[in-house]
Amino acid sequence: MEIIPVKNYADLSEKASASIIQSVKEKPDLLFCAATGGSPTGMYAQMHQAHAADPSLFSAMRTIKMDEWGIIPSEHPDSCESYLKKHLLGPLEISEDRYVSFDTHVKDFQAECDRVQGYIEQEGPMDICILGLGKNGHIAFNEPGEYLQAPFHKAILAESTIQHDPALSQGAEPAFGLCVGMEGILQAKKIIFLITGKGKQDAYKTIMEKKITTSCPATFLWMHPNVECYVDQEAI
Ligand SMILES: O=C(O)[C@H](O)[C@@H](O)[C@H](O)[C@H](O)COP(=O)(O)O
Repeated sequence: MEIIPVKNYADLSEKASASIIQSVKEKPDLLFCAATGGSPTGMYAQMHQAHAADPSLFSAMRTIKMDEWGIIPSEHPDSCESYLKKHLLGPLEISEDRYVSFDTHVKDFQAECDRVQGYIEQEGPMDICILGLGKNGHIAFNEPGEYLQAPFHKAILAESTIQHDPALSQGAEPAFGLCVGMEGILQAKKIIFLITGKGKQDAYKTIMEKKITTSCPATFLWMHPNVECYVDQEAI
């Protein structure tokens, strides 16, 4: 993993977006796994600007949703689906046939997970995987625990993840999400890992100890040969 210190959020967004644009120029139909949340929003805005200047840039790029909350419907304004429509799919004009989504309001979760895992196995590996850092060290919804899951799976969310968005604390069963597993992440050809936002200092410190542990899933990124880790110096 290459640690790339950047001045602030604007700098992080610009540099990360430049790296993606370079890759999409080399491989226009690349498979892009998209995170949501505060970390990538500025980067997606930069990609939008590049698209405005050259509308052909992302015209073949394929996108897969990285994860989705289980408690709220995908039409909810706080869903990952709504976020991606607003910040990525709409602005970059990613057509439906180039977008892989999934639903968390299904009876058979395993079948939905198997479908997405099957897509990744057939069409993957992902060319670019975008990751943000959870305050507890999670990546996507791969939460700290005794073990991590390899395939696309249903994940029980940690308390700190639920608090990230109060809408999620509603509902009777433990809050869950569906998300790409560690195999999909670690097989990606390039990972853009964004460390920015409040409350990330402790997780960042743990990462920098370079000890690989399931109690901080982000430490597994040390095992990947091509991670660009942009670290906002204002945030840590
Ligand atoms: O939202 C997602 O798609 C990810 O599942 C999640 O892992 C996120 O990247 C981190 O929780 C950081 O969130 P922020 O970027 O909002 O700080």
